[in-house]
Amino acid sequence: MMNAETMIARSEVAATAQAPVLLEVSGLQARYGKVEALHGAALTVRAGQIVTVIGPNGAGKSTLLNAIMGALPVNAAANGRVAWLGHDVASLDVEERVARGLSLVPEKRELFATMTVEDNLQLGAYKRRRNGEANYMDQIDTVYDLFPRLLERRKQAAGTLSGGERQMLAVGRALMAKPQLLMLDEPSLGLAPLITKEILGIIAKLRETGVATLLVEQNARAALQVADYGYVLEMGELVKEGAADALAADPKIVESYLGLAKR
Ligand SMILES: Nc1ncnc2c1ncn2[C@@H]1O[C@H](COP(=O)(O)OP(=O)(O)OP(=O)(O)O)[C@@H](O)[C@H]1O
Repeated sequence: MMNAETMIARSEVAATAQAPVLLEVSGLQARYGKVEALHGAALTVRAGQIVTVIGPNGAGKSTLLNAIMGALPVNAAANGRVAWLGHDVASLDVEERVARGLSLVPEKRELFATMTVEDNLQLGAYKRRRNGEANYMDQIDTVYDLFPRLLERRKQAAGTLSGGERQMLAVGRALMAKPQLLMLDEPSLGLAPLITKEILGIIAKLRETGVATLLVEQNARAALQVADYGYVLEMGELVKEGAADALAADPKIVESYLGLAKR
């Protein structure tokens, strides 16, 4: 029987299924020399959703995020399309996509180790500052509310943070650009299960503030727990999609991705 909490969660999913489309990707292809890393990937993220892409090592998950962000060229000749808020953004570079509301936290967190937490956060707002936005630091209170640990450590050098704190800082820095869609590449990588849970819990909180997330994860169990909708990527192809709770109950997904030790 459904309890009240489940019913609320389900009705929220139903509501987000009607929400406006933020990102629509279709026909994406990417290759590295002879390796075809993506063939024809297609996915949709709606406002207020957490969408996850799960899949094994080398499936093409990072490639997918990099292609969406503009760090890899999209093969337009093969009908590859990345539409953001209804507009094709294939001709825009990474910075222009950031300015339009897309933000990526790459797998390698790429912080400035000798700079303080706060200076790293400020760098996340660099583009807004350069564009002359007077209130370019307006997200810092939101970041500190979401990650009180970063507030406590704001004068500490980023290189001295723990792994979990570094991931928090990487996410916080991306939020300084005020994205509408946050893309996260393996936020659980190298982190203890409890810290992973904490970080994914914060992503769920972020949804309440209206920021959507596209979450790439090998930790399928944790990802499907927090997501509304999911896709399974295998060998460069999206082979399955569905509501996250339906995927988590799918025997094939359970066998391939959820069957063994709880992570
Ligand atoms: N710069 C590169 N040069 C050559 N091949 C690459 C490059 N980057 C990725 N690949 C190959 O493309 C395929 C997809 O890689 P990708 O990193 O996107 O997978 P992934 O699903 O993110 O894997 P992981 O979970 O291990 O990070 C792999 O076979 C990988 O070896």
